[in-house]
Amino acid sequence: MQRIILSGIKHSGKSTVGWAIASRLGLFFADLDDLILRDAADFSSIRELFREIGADGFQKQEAESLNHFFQANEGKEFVLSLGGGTIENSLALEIMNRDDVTSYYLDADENDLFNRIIRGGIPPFLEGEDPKKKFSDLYKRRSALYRNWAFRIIDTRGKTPAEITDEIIDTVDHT
Ligand SMILES: Nc1ncnc2c1ncn2[C@@H]1O[C@H](COP(=O)(O)OP(=O)(O)OP(=O)(O)O)[C@@H](O)[C@H]1O
Ligand SMILES: O=C(O)C1=C[C@@H](O)[C@@H](O)[C@H](O)C1
Ligand SMILES: [Mg+2]
Repeated sequence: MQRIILSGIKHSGKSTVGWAIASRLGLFFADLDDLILRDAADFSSIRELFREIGADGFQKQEAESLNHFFQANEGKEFVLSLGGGTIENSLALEIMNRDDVTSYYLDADENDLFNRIIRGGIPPFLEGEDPKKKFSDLYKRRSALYRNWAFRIIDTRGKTPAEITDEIIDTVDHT
């Protein structure tokens, strides 16, 4: 059974690559941030929700939405992209601790990620005096956690989303 979970720091390509893998393999694609927004329907964006309910509230909602997703899709195949911060959510990790999923970490370059992120403005989790330093600390902390958690690590440096998609599809067991 194909149940692929893509993880990685913000803007590592989880949604782009996740959607492409799902289309190629004929699986349905879900994005945890979208599932959260669907469950917290009063909010129009993840940024707004995060600002309103804070980091702790967001993690609770994230775990709840992830739990709903697994309950609603029992026995089904899928590609699921996580949020950038899911790796620091112990409740969410507990929910995904099952042997019918294969987790991937999209490992990307720190500067590339920071530049992609700030193109859309400074997100709430980097707000403060020195967003670059904040991101650098977050990158170090989270990349270690992702490396330790994911079943497979995909080095995305210098690769296009199409190349990354091919590489992941090559690792999938087609039996
Ligand atoms: N391998 C890549 N090379 C260059 N640009 C990329 C690559 N992967 C993604 N991008 C670009 O980075 C941006 C973020 O991509 P995407 O939304 O897929 O990332 P994400 O990990 O889902 O982000 P988020 O954590 O915010 O949901 C997009 O503009 C996308 O086109
Ligand atoms: O990196 C983060 O901490 C986050 C990333 C987004 O995907 C959202 O899940 C939320 O804004 C938190
Ligand atoms: Mg995404």
